[in-house]
Amino acid sequence: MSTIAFIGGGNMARSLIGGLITRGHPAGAIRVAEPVPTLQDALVADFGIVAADSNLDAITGADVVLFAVKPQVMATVCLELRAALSAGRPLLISIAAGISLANFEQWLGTDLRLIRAMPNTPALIGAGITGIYADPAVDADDRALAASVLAAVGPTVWIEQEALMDAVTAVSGSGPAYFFLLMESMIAAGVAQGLSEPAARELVLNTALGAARMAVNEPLGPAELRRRVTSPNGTTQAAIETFEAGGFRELTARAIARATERGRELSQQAGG
Ligand SMILES: NC(=O)C1=CN([C@@H]2O[C@H](COP(=O)(O)OP(=O)(O)OC[C@H]3O[C@@H](n4cnc5c(N)ncnc54)[C@H](O)[C@@H]3O)[C@@H](O)[C@H]2O)C=CC1
Ligand SMILES: O=C(O)[C@@H]1CCC=N1
Repeated sequence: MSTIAFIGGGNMARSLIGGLITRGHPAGAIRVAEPVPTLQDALVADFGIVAADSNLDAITGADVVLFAVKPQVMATVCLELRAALSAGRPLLISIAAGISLANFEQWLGTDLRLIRAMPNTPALIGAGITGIYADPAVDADDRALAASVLAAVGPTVWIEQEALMDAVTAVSGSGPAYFFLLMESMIAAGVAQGLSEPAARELVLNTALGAARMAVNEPLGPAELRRRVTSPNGTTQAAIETFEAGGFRELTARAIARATERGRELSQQAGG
């Protein structure tokens, strides 16, 4: 079984580690280097994985190095590990938003075994979705290894062009937050109509759950499901017309375009 070294033990690392352990990856073959002692200790206590004393300690002899730090600290982390990574040549997986293969080549040199992946926070409950991109030079064994690590937290989707990883980030990486925002807004609106907060919350959250479960199982797609809820001149039509008149689709497109652009900015600010 591959030894996986996590650089950074924050929210996404915890989600991925939890998924790997649930899938039966041996705890002794997962290491984490996390500078916040409480976070590192909690990962060790919860999953029985191995705490590394430093990033260098974590990667020494590892088969896979998974970068789970913020985009803004990636350059520092890579430069610190450059010599050791070029000696060991482990498979590198980055889940950082925006950070490109060109960024990594600038910090680590060329001829990398590098995969970019974009999971999302539902990974924490095994309900994530991950977009994965591999440079054409990455071989089939490395692709399969990366996909098997990420499949621990949900399905994976291969993306053919690196530039599209920013769109993946904007749609599914950030996407849970958009649905949470809609839930927040609907709960508040229900309360404004006189429902108690607990009642509004229960109604909204279970509606979201039911709608998502129907949508993933419906080959006809969400538009048809929406039509089936919408009785002519009924309540749903009244709400949908209000959403449409307010520019809901255009606003969604603008928000996702802005998130995509932000991914590109992160890459440029990181220096590549
Ligand atoms: N939060 C999300 O929904 C998603 C985040 N991502 C990406 O995952 C990465 C991590 O994000 P989160 O887990 O949300 O952030 P986080 O802040 O929870 O975790 C990052 C961890 O890195 C640690 N760290 C900081 N400097 C370090 C260093 N020099 N060496 C080792 N560890 C260091 C921090 O102490 C922190 O615990 C980011 O690059 C983000 O773009 C990707 C998909 C979804
Ligand atoms: O907001 C962010 O930058 C990260 C990437 C996707 C979700 N969270």
